[in-house]
Amino acid sequence: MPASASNEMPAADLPPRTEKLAASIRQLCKEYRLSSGSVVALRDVSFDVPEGDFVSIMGPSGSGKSTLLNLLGCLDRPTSGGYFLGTDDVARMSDDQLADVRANRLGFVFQSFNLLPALSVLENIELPLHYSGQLSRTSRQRCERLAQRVGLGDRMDHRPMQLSGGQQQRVAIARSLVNDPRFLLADEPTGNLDTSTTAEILDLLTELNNEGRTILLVTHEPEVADLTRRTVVLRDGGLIYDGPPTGARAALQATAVRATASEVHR
Ligand SMILES: Nc1ncnc2c1ncn2[C@@H]1O[C@H](COP(=O)(O)OP(=O)(O)OP(=O)(O)O)[C@@H](O)[C@H]1O
Repeated sequence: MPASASNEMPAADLPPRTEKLAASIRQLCKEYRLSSGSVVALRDVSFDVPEGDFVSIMGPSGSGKSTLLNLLGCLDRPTSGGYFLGTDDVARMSDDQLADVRANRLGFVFQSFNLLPALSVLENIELPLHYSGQLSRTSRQRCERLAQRVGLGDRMDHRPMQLSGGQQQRVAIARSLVNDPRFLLADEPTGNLDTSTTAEILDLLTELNNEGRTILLVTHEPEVADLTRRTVVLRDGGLIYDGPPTGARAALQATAVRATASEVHR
């Protein structure tokens, strides 16, 4: 989308609150326009993420979780509504400003790790710095410390193929920290891992959260959500629950019952 498109955005209804928020999402809507019609993927979603929060996003397939994460990660623009990172109105930023936000203020962790197979652990961690032309002896030392931080100090020369899934995800987490972002976005970070490796990765994310980083992750697994501080549940693009993870189960069950009932009536 051209940078000028952001100027056509309807203004958000409310200014951000003055308390320290990592992010504030206000009446966010996303509509995908297709030649055959349009799909409303998010409708009027609003919630705040205080600095240091650890939020899980849940909901059935197609409920809008990836769409929301893409918007929060500045990978896409909302159709309407507001998204503030701190007090900055992201929805009104130019494409260059968004790229800067993605590179320096946000960290991304993906289900499929997204490592380059030909590069070593250390080179994978350094990759964002390589792209932004910031490689230096100091940055290499920082990346070595990050490899050690995620328990891979003795594997820095290994290729991803030589690592377990959990170790690959550790590399990806180290890479996400390379510019020291305060806000991490994770899309099903344990979706490809077994139970014990899932626990290790969640321990690592919890440590990062305890250091003060804000974390927002998408998950289908209630056991993963239980380790976060708060769960947001989406259904049909709308927010239907925002509260402790334990309460999210009832909201999800109601969603499942509703889906089953609509199957029966079909
Ligand atoms: N690029 C797109 N173009 C058109 N429709 C889209 C696009 N991306 C997503 N959608 C639609 O938007 C809705 C929400 O999709 P989204 O991928 O955000 O859901 P989700 O909750 O992440 O699903 P899942 O758990 O299966 O990954 C769905 O109806 C989907 O088909």
